[in-house]
Amino acid sequence: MYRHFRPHRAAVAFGAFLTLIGAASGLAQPLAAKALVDRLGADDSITGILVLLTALVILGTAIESVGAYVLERTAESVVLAARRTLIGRLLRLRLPEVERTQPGDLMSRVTSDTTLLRAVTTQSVVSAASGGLTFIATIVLMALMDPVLLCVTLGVIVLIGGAASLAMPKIAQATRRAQEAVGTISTALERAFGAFRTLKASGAERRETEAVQEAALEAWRHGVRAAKWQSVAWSSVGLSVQVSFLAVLGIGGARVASGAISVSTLVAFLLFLFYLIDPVSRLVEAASQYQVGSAAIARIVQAERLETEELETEELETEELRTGEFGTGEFGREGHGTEVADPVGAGPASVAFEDVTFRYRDDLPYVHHGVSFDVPGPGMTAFVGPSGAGKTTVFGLIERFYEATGGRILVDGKDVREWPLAELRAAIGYVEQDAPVLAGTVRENLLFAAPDATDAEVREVLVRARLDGVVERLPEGLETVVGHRGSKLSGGERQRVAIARALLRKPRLLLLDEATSQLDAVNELALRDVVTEVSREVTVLVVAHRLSTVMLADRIVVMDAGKVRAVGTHAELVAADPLYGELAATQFLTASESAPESVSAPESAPASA
Ligand SMILES: Nc1ncnc2c1ncn2[C@@H]1O[C@H](COP(=O)(O)OP(=O)(O)OP(=O)(O)O)[C@@H](O)[C@H]1O
Repeated sequence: MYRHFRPHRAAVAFGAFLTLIGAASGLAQPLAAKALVDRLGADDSITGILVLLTALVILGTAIESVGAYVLERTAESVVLAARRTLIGRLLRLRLPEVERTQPGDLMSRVTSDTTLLRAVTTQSVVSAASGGLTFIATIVLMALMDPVLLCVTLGVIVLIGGAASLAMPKIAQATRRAQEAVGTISTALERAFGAFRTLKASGAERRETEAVQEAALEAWRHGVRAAKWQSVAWSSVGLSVQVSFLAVLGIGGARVASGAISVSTLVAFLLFLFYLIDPVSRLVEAASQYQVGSAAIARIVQAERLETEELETEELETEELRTGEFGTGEFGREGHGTEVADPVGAGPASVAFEDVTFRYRDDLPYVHHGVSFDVPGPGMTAFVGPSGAGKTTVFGLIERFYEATGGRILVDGKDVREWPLAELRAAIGYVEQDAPVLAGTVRENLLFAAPDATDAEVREVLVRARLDGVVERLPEGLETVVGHRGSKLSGGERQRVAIARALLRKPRLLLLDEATSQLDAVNELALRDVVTEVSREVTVLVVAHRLSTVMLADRIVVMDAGKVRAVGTHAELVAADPLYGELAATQFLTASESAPESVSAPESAPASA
């Protein structure tokens, strides 16, 4: 826990000091007021003392408010630093880590858990400091009065306080559970909004609402439980003072009777006992706030421990970040992320798999059982095979989203593990099967992978991806907002935006996971032309679902059950590979029928081999 506060300890100490000074100056006010009244009685001039009293009030208030400001500001800085560290790590997490966790829960750690650090930094520290000081002062005075009675008092406080301290871990536990439930709320909402149309079409609003509300109820339950334990801790303060009072009254009375102490000492001691309520309450408050904070910290640290990728760019954990002493404006513009170095090589990249084995997790079966192929650049290579054969996995391994379990993957003859990750990815353009489009404008989507592209380059790529007409028709052209996940665009438009985005990156290797959904014939033809054009200069790998695409390929890699079973051209494979013949005759058939003008080669007729 201390790690998160260490950079701010001086500011916290300063803020706490100012707050205490401010509070102490309040104590001087009654004395000044007394002097004022005395002078009034003595008919002396009161101007000087009046000025002094006013100055004292203003100064005390000013110091106290500066102290409060310093503490609140520091608390915000602690929250900001924790958020920045988390955000900096979350977007660099390794893909398997993200697949293992719930993104909604991770988000709630950034948004909700971090806010709990605020209370620990302010209330907890001030309460501990002021409570601690007053406690010590009162104890010293009590010791001067009668050490025996002090021992009695402390004995009772320690006994009851010790019992109450058992509540502390319960507070931490309940807070952690409540925060976990908050994470579940985020996860459930993220799931619902992620498939909003499906949610509505499935009539699942009520069920999903109930699920989210159940999570909210769970958060309430644990919040209430935390409150219950907090009140147990609080009531121990009153109880221990009351019991001490009775004990002191009994034992003190006996001591008065035996002449060990005077009655006035006993009375003064009892008064001090009541003075103890405030500092002890503060200490208990500090301890329970600490529990709340430690629960949040545990969740934050858990997220911080997830494995991230090394993008070999500017480290986010700078001094500035750790202290959180900065304006927020510069975040995101400082060149971290993947928008780095130009690719090392030039021209089309070559790709080779050498006996690659891979499984997504240790407890899952192998997806690749020794995949080997060699793709020199440029040109188009189509990967075909039954669903689940491991085609998309090939792309995930080239991009190093996952590490191969065995064998080697070479790009430009160099093992991908030896490539600086950012450089490797800078050389690749990747169009996913569902062509994700992000919320924002069309321009933002295009520039997502190439933020420095010029307007001329954007225009050129729009023409290449046959998007220029679409953009012209959009109400605000490139500045048109496309909605959550590009929901305001058609499927075909989204796909072309995704291709344009990948092309704008000027890749040396284009990975294209063809959509399984049908595009209309015109769009499909347009896209095919784009890809053919690109493949003259760039190495293009396509996971192909349409015969029309396969027909254009210079090379076809047939995959089945995690292995490459054949490589060749369409004509060669139709003759030599029964599975390919079958795929060509069945799976590709519908697609080729939907775009009959697509293929002009004689072998375009559905292969009957
Ligand atoms: N992230 C993942 N975690 C665990 N298993 C996965 C993951 N992605 C894919 N798989 C599994 O790996 C196998 C191969 O998947 P892959 O997506 O590579 O197949 P594919 O040949 O591209 O299929 P399709 O043509 O249907 O897209 C499948 O059995 C799939 O269930």
